[in-house]
Amino acid sequence: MCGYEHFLLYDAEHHVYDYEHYFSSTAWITPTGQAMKHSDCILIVDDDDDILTAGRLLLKRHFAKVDTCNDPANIPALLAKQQYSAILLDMNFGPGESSGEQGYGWLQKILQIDPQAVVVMITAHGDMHTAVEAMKLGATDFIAKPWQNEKVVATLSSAVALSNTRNEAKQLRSTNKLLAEVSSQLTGQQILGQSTAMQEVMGLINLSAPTDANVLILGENGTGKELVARELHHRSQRANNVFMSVDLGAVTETLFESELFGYKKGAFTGANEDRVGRIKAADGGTLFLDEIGNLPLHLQAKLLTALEQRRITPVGGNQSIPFDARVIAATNLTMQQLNDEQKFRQDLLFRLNTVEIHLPPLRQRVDDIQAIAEYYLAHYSKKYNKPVKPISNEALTAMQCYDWPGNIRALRHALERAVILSQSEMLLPQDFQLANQTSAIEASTGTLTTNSPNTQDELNLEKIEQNTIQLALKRYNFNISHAAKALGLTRAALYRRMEKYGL
Ligand SMILES: Nc1ncnc2c1ncn2[C@@H]1O[C@H](COP(=O)(O)OP(=O)(O)OP(=O)(O)O)[C@@H](O)[C@H]1O
Repeated sequence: MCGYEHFLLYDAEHHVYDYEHYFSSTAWITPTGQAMKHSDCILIVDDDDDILTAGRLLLKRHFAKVDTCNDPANIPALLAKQQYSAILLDMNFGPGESSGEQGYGWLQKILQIDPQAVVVMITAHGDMHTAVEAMKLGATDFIAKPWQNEKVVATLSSAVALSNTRNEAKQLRSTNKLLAEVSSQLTGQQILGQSTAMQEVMGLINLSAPTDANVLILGENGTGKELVARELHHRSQRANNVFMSVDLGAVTETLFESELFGYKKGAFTGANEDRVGRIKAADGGTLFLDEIGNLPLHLQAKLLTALEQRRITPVGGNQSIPFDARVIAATNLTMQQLNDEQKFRQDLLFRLNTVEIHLPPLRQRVDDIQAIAEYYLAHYSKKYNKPVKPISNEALTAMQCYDWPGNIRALRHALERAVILSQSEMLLPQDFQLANQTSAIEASTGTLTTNSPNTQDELNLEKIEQNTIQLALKRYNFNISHAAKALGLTRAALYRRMEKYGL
């Protein structure tokens, strides 16, 4: 017998002695001989004080805190003060009561106050009918009187485990909701543009957002494909769930399956635990498949199977699991390129393009340039704590004449740069460096060779880097993934440099 049990004996008054007969004397001892103690609180509600005393003495050896209550009318006040992992509730209160009605009533009251509460009923021996009724009303389990110690502790341990799981699930749900809120705040960014082309785009967004239809968004880099995808999610019934973006241009072939489908512990070296894939992580929300046009044909087949069956099998697993996500895909390939079956599976295309949204390049919606420029001018002036300077007519004309190969992303960067660098009263063409960019691109397609710099300027390392990036962007028709690959950079690293050079 351990010292703790000695203490219990000294602590016990005559009630306990009585109940040594009532309860079986077997204690709940772990294999090491240590009494197992949970960090959880238990509430016992019974009008028999002897039961309360004995129950408290038994359970406090296993759980961090045990409260007792001999009047169920006090339950609401106790629940307001303390969150209980499990509540042990008698069925009858007061002499002569045996119908169990009071127990049902208090069970319902508890679940009304806390729908997550885990309640274990104390029933009379052999009264299965009452137990079944209580379980129908939401009780988790029951213990028949007279009980055995090990049975009480085992039942309450399971009840506590259930309570912890429910709490974890509740916490995950609220974290998920919070993340969805944060991400929608981040992307609460307005889609600017009143041109006819953008009005058509907004019309399609309005019609398709509330449906669960698959949407394929086409457009050059920087035209706002991701912005539109987030807007579709934000306006859908899935808005409170996750928006899961997968950059298929950045997922290497070897990582494709484990990233998208997840894996089981031991599936490969380094798989130390089960890991959920991005498709399953999008459950309940929206799965945004960015740069879908960059996916090699054989991986397109795997993706198609998953989308058709709405099930995935994690790497190393032998059971498929279902997922429920709305699929939005985006690509900078043209429809003509997508229709080439050597490059893109036509059955995958049909699966993805229930609704197609074509985002026009900025050079085809010159009317939008002023509004977008003014929006980002105000945005960056505020961010960098600078006065909002007017854009000169010359600068506006220069922007409207420029062909913006990097589209709105480039316009946005140009504005940021101009806000930071401008030293005059108003923003002038030179603040945007558009002429330089044009000539640099012209040079890159014509005489420029980075191996043989022939001016002071081209000897500058940063200038060489900028020219090389422009050359790669031009060569790959502003396909960021391909240009990044050719330059030996990640997409993110290329974007950082484009931002740095205002490209
Ligand atoms: N209509 C618009 N109004 C305001 N800002 C926009 C608009 N379209 C795009 N942007 C801004 O331009 C930048 C690029 O947008 P986004 O990432 O959505 O483009 P994308 O087409 O997905 O680019 P990529 O193909 O390179 O991934 C973002 O900063 C976005 O906020």
